[in-house]
Amino acid sequence: MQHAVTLVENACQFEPAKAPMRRSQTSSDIALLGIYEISKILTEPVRLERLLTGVVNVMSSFLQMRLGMIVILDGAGDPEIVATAGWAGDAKGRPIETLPQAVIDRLVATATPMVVQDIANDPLFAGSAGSGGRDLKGRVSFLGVPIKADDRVLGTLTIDRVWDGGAQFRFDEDLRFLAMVANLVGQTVRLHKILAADRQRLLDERRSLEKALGDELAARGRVPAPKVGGIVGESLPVRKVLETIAIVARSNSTVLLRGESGTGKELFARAIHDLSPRKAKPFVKLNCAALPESVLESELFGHEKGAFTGALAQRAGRFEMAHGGTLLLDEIGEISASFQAKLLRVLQEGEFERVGGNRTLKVDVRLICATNKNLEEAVAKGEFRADLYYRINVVPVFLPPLRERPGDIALLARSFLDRFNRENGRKLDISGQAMDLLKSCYFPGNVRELENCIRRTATLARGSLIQHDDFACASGNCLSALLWTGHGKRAPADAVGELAAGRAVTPVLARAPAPTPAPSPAPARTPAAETGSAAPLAHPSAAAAFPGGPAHGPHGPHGPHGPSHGPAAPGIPSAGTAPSAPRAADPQTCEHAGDGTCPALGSRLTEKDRLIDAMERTGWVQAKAARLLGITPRQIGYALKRYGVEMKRY
Ligand SMILES: Nc1ncnc2c1ncn2[C@@H]1O[C@H](COP(=O)(O)OP(=O)(O)OP(=O)(O)O)[C@@H](O)[C@H]1O
Repeated sequence: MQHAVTLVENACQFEPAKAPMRRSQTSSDIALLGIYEISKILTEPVRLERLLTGVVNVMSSFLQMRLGMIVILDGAGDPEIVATAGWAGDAKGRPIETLPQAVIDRLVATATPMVVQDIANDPLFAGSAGSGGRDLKGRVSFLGVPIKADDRVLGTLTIDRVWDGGAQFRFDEDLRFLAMVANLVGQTVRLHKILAADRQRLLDERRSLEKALGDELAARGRVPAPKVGGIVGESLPVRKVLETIAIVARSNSTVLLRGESGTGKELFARAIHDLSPRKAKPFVKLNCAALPESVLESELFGHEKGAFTGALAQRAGRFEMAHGGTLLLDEIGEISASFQAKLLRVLQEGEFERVGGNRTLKVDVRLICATNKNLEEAVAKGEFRADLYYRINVVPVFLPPLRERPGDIALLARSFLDRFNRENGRKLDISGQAMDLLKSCYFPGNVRELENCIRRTATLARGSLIQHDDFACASGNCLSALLWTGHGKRAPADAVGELAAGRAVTPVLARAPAPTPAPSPAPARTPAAETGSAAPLAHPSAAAAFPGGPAHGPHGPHGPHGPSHGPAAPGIPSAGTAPSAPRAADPQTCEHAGDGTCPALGSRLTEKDRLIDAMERTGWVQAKAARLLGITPRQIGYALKRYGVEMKRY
């Protein structure tokens, strides 16, 4: 075998620790301490090169060594130096000398430890500067061990040291120590290789799905999007999402549905299931934000009888319930770090145990995850595991906010009114002016807010034709409208005034200020999202559509009253306190006070109003409303009780 020893780009180099551990104290205690320190380093969530550099560096504190090196074989079996300690480096810190190729080859080929007492007299080292090549007083000895996992040699771990000719060195202790370190390193390298291969497979899967989708869309031309029960919308962004889900439904790939609250993520998840070969099997969902971790674990994986207080009987979890079908994990961005690790294991290995159980269960489940969180940002901040992100982000599907497809508002409004009429034996209709008013609305709570608005207005309508002044905004009672005023938005109450004066309503969207520029590179927002062409899998404005996404919508990073708003506890944060929203000190004196754009008007809302508004927008899911307001689910529970707010169920 004749390999060139190449240097891994960015291989780090450390000087040996300044105060090495006293050799005289070498004992099993010290070795154990060294192994403990090294095992701690190896579990850090950083790149392999950094981990291994940390290992060689720590080794120099526990062994009498001058130079250390870890070499890992690449996919073609070529050795790459990934970490060194003590070797002379060039200006960039990369070692300018390396071990002779033959030494590494020998270690790899024999897969057994190697000791050379005096390298100056060893032919393997002949003529090379292979031990660091500097003027040394004394003999240089060399120790090397193979790095193995599953009986395969993955690389080598080598050190050398200067021997001043004194007492005989004890190599056996150090070799044992090196073998233990190599064993730990081997397992880590194996895991990293599996993860890298896994990630590559997922990327390939995604690429081939994107290609299949692109080919199919190109071949189809302008064939109408599939009709999916319950989904209303004919705008281009919705048609594209429908076309996408019809194609991805055929595969088993994990889908990540992304979009603001109320854009229909759950509805589209159901549609993917209904369009898939799994449609006759269960569709099971779980909101990850709604439950504390311990409950989440037993909900998802099930539990055995007696697993915890109250576990009176064995219970199957949602994974088991979804066997053969589809599992939707909503609000996936909210799970804790330890739960991320548990979920990752299931996704990687396809198996799990019930809480309190030791039987390993395997299920056949197609996973769909949903989130309105900016996962990329969460990964960058270390809040969301990168390996889990790659696992769940195989096919990302972006659901556009309603404001980017105002053409769908009328269709949706009619469909919600039809449903209301059917359910209540009514024959209500909606006037043209009332429809114009709806079309001018911003709907920060998206389709859910429109649905609630129609239902509320229809319930209270005085005649059989809903008029524009039947809407809550006409009497200044639309909570959303009041909240928008803190963000330079025009409240629909103004639009009602314009309608009354016989003037055409300018859609609020058209008057909205430009979105805050993206702080980091993000897909450009397509102004004509309804008519433009979108990328096959990604909605062009998707990044901009996320609260907290790289490019924020007009409501700033967290939507109109996202977590960044004002003080969280103990009360309900007041609207209009987002950092991006200018505040007027006094609404009475504010120059905008009369035109509905006064930034301070939002603060007129009472805590109860804000509470109810948040609940309305989030479909009365307490955990979601809590997040919207930036308080804890427990606090929202107290607040609901305190104000005697009756819970609604949708
Ligand atoms: N295109 C649509 N056609 C008909 N109804 C829709 C559409 N999109 C959303 N809806 C309705 O809007 C409401 C909210 O939808 P859904 O719960 O799926 O949103 P979501 O994005 O999952 O919200 P959240 O992130 O808050 O969980 C539901 O009642 C749903 O049926």
